[in-house]
Amino acid sequence: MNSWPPVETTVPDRHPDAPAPDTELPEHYAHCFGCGDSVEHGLRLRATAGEGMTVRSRFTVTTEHQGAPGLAHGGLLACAFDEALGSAVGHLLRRPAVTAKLETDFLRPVPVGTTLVIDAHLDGIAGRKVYVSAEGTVEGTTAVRARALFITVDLKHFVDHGRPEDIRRVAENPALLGRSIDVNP
Ligand SMILES: CCCCCCCCCCCC(=O)SCCNC(=O)CCNC(=O)[C@H](O)C(C)(C)COP(=O)(O)OP(=O)(O)OC[C@H]1O[C@@H](n2cnc3c(N)ncnc32)[C@H](O)[C@@H]1OP(=O)(O)O
Repeated sequence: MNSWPPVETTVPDRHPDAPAPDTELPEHYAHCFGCGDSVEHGLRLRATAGEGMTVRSRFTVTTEHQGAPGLAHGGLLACAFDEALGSAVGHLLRRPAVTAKLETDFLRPVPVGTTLVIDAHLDGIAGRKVYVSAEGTVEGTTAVRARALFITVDLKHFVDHGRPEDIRRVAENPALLGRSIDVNP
């Protein structure tokens, strides 16, 4: 396995306004496929802030998430990790960031009806680059591991690239965003 993080990094402190350990974290956007309650067959990840630079997420696999009969689709598992890793970056650093690279190792199948517990850890930062990794267990057995590079961005990134009607809807109803993030931390 290649060394991780792949470049020299520093380990940041938790943002002073990061949620305290054991705090249940709100959905970050009502229409997010990973965590939003408004998405009927979304993943509906639930997350809790952990100690240090960690966040624990839980994803319960339903019949809508199948790839093979009775088993979670690998792409949706990767999506769950994207969300869980992004939640760690967003809540612990309180800065907007997007996924630039995500790699997943699928070690065991994840059956419908089980809950994948995803423990994400912020490993280090180098400039705008944020390196995070996570392990997912089902009933105590490791099923999936993932590593990702997130890049911090200005809020302008979302305004410039998002569909205007969706941006407008959020501007009219900020409650669609679960929790604000610092624009100039
Ligand atoms: C409370 C709230 C909770 C919030 C909770 C939120 C949870 C959200 C979870 C879901 C998150 C998502 O899915 S986000 C959606 C999926 N991702 C995206 O749409 C991103 C699409 N890509 C882009 O927009 C762009 O490529 C960027 C922003 C990532 C980078 O573009 P840029 O800003 O021009 O920066 P750029 O110079 O290219 O890259 C910066 C540095 O990163 C490196 N870099 C960039 N991409 C890569 C890469 N794939 N692999 C290696 N390295 C890379 C570059 O070499 C450079 O290194 P150096 O020269 O500095 O050394």
